[in-house]
Amino acid sequence: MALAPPLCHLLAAPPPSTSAAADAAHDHAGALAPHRRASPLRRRGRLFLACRVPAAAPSARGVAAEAAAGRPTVLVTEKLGDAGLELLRRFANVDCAYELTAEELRAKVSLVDALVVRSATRVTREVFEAARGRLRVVGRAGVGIDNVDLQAATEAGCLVVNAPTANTVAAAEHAIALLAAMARNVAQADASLKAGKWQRNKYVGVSLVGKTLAIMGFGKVGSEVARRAKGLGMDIISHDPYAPVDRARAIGVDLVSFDEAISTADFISLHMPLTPSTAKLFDDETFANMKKGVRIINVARGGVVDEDALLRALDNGTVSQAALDVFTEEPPPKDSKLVHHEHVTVTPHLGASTSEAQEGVALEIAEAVLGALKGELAATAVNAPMVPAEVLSELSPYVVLAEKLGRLVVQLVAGGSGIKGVKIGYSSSRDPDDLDTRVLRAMVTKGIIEPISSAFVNIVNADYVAKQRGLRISEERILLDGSPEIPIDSIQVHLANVESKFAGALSDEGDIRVEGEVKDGKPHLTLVGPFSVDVSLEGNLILCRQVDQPGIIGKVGSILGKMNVNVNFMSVGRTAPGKQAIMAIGVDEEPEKEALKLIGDIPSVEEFVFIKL
Ligand SMILES: NC(=O)C1=CN([C@@H]2O[C@H](COP(=O)(O)OP(=O)(O)OC[C@H]3O[C@@H](n4cnc5c(N)ncnc54)[C@H](O)[C@@H]3O)[C@@H](O)[C@H]2O)C=CC1
Ligand SMILES: O=C(O)C(=O)COP(=O)(O)O
Repeated sequence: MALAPPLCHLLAAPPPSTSAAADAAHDHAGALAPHRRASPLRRRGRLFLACRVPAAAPSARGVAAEAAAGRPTVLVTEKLGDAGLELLRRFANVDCAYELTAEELRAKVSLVDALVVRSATRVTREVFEAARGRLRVVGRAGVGIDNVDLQAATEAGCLVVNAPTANTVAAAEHAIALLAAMARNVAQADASLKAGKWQRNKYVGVSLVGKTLAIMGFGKVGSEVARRAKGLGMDIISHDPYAPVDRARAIGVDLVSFDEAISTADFISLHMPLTPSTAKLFDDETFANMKKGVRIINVARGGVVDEDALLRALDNGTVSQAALDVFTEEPPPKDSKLVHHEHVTVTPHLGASTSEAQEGVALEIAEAVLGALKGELAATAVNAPMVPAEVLSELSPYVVLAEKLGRLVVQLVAGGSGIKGVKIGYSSSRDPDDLDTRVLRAMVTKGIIEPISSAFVNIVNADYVAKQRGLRISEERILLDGSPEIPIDSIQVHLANVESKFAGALSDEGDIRVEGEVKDGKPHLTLVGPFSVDVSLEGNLILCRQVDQPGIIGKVGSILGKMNVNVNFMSVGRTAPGKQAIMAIGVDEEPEKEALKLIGDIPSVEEFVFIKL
């Protein structure tokens, strides 16, 4: 899927790390690619979020073009299916470095554009800091992203994508395998027989048919477990505060309260994510409220269970058996009492480990990472809005306009007057519900912040960076009577309560105000303060306010001509003949100071400003 050219402007990557330390480290990087100061993907300042990539080949086509000139580098820190690795290798330099220490990971991460992990790699704030702005994407080849510091990723403007669907069935099948193995003591009986014993009476199990299974977390895995357990003749209830009742009912599952689920179930299977609100959700109090002799399966995350409390519940008989695939600390300590408990069946986080799931997950993440590096929106983005491809493609010229208006308006602010409130207006004939402006808001933010700071802004971190800088950004829709086919007629950007270095840009309310439109696919400036103009927003711009009279255009034009500055566009807007007028002049080159001074010296010119777009 080739990226529409204007979208290349959407989400600029930060400037490449060119520090001597980074270069030196790179020289010693072994498997890593020879250092390029900026891979083409980064040099062009591409956006890195786009839509779902439908298939491997299309997703990578655009990357292929990039690859001809230079390739991004991807670090893979855990075993990934071959198909995914092959796909990555077609378009990127791939460094597979498993079992890195935290220190080794920090050392490598500043040398790569993307990082692919599974559940064992802890992608902490320190990792993002060590990346020094180069890392653009973290791909989690699986579902749970509790090992990635999402807040730190967002602050760093680093996209996090996961592969949320390809291992669902594997995890559900593993939960069923553990359920049945636990109920029939398969693991214990196997170990006993291999130790030379024949203990038929000791390993009498319990039947599943007719028993109540409570599924805690009715998401992708939980619902697949429910389907399978129904086939085993179990009665299924589920607790999930966010699951749609209809979806549960459709497969014959009742959604019940937490207390009802834990107090009535014979078996409890955990399928919720580890979040601050689910951490140690299963503690002493929860176990005390369970039906005596309950059996528990955990294929979700060890951290949702207070493992000491579980041990106590096993010892006092509240919980008669547990089957655990996941642990708070992985691997668990060798002398873990839980792991060695005779009523506990354990596996080393194997839920997603089938060859089918691993191939699927690897392909899913390789496509998402390559697509993101190439500048597409990721349908599986975890820390960024998901904007469908068709919406993005339609909005792409407005994306450029939004950033240019941001860049323009901030350069009209007088030095020293802090910007606080930004109002963005969208004039459109479209129903506001059919107009997704998140990308445009991010681009106005980028345009305003980047020229005045060292921050780089993209769709991942725009709202965060704005908030950090105390910038209040509000949006307003102006509904027009027109054809909804054109998404936006014009975009206005207002800065309130600031002084302007160009008084002509002040609206009647005293705000700095600019407005632009897309014409023939190109961004145009159409309003400055109260003055209508029409100048293409490309290259550089000179805004000049003067008393409307003949000859000024010629004078300014000849000064620029003498200084070899090519004028690509010129437009004059005035309030009334003979009154104030604004001249907007698009210039290819930045005029020398002398030329600007000569323009300022023209007697009827009252003020002027030079703007880099
Ligand atoms: N052991 C393994 O190898 C694997 C583990 N997993 C883990 O399984 C879990 C579920 O994965 P998916 O089903 O794909 O995720 P999902 O996002 O589709 O489902 C999670 C469900 O949990 C629900 N939930 C959130 N908070 C809850 C709470 N306090 N109480 C009850 N429900 C709550 C959500 O509403 C959602 O429906 C995750 O923790 C994931 O990391 C997934 C795949 C493999
Ligand atoms: O996808 C998940 O959430 C898993 O827990 C699977 O983890 P893994 O990729 O096997 O380390």
